[in-house]
Amino acid sequence: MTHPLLPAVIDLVRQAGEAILPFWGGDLAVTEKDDASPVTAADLAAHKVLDAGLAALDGGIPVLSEEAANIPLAERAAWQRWWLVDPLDGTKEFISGSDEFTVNVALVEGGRVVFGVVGMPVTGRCYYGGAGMGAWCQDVDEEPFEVSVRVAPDEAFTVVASKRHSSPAQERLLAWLAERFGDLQLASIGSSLKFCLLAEGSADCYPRLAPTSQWDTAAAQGVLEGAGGEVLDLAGKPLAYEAREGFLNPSFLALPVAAEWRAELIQLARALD
Ligand SMILES: Nc1ncnc2c1ncn2[C@@H]1O[C@H](COP(=O)(O)O)[C@@H](OP(=O)(O)O)[C@H]1O
Ligand SMILES: [Mg+2]
Repeated sequence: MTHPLLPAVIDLVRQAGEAILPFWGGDLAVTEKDDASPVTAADLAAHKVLDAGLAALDGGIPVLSEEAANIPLAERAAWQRWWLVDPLDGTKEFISGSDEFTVNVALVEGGRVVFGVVGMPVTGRCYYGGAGMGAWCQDVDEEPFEVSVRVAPDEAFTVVASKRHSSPAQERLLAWLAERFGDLQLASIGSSLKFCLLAEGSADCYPRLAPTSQWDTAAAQGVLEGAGGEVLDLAGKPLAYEAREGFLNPSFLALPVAAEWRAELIQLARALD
C-alpha cells in the first residue's frame, strides 16, 4: 500500500527536475548563502515549482525548503505534518557539471518520514518509498520496479561516502571497515544518491560522521526504510525530524536493518565521533 499523495509528489519532483535542467552545464551565477553553501538560479527555480505545487496539492501541509528555511521555530514546532524539501541536493556537483544531484521531497509526520521521493533530473530516474510501504525505482517511460537492500555484500563490502565532505572520525571509521571486511570498495557519489545505492542493493553502508542538514536526508531515508534499511543516529535510533533551532542532523549510519555487524558499527562510530 502506498500513499494517496505519492503519485502527485513524484510528478512534482519530475517537474522540478525539468526546471533545473536548462541551467545545467551552462554559465551559472553562483551565490554564497549565510552558511557558505552555494545557491544558483536552478535551486530557486526548483524551489518555486515545489513550493507552489505542494501548496496546491494540500494547502494544509506546510513546506520547509532549504531555499525558504527562515520560518521561526515557534511556528515550525506546531507542525504535526509537513513537507521537507531540498530543491537541489548536491549543488556543488551540479555546478561542476556532474549529474549526481537530486530533488528531494519528504512527507514528515510526528518526526518520522512517511514517504520520500528522490529524483535525478538528468536521467529522469526517480526513487520513492517509505517505512512499511516498500521502495521503488522508476525510469522515464518505464514501469517502476521494487528495490531492496542487500544483507550480505555481493563481492567486496561497498561503502558509500560523500565526494566532498568528510572528517577525521569518518576516515577512521572507513579504515576500521577496511580492516573488518577486508576487501573494501569505496563508492563516492554526490547528494542523497548515496542512500539510494543502499536501497537498490548496490552498496552496504553509508556512514556520515560529518554534517548534513535535515533536507539532505529525509526523502532518501524514506526510500531506504521502504527498502529494508535504516538511518540511525549514534544512539541507535532512527534519524528524527522534530523541529529544532537550526537544521543540522547528528552523525548517522545508513545500513540494512538486518546487517549482522549493526551493533559493532554503532559502538565504534560512537567511540570515534
Ligand atoms: N558543514 C556542513 N553543514 C551542513 N550541511 C553540509 C555541510 N557540508 C555539507 N553539507 C550538506 O551536504 C550536502 C551535499 O552532500 P554530499 O557531500 O554528500 O554530496 C549539501 O547539500 P546541498 O548541495 O543541497 O547544499 C549540504 O547541505
Ligand atoms: Mg542538500
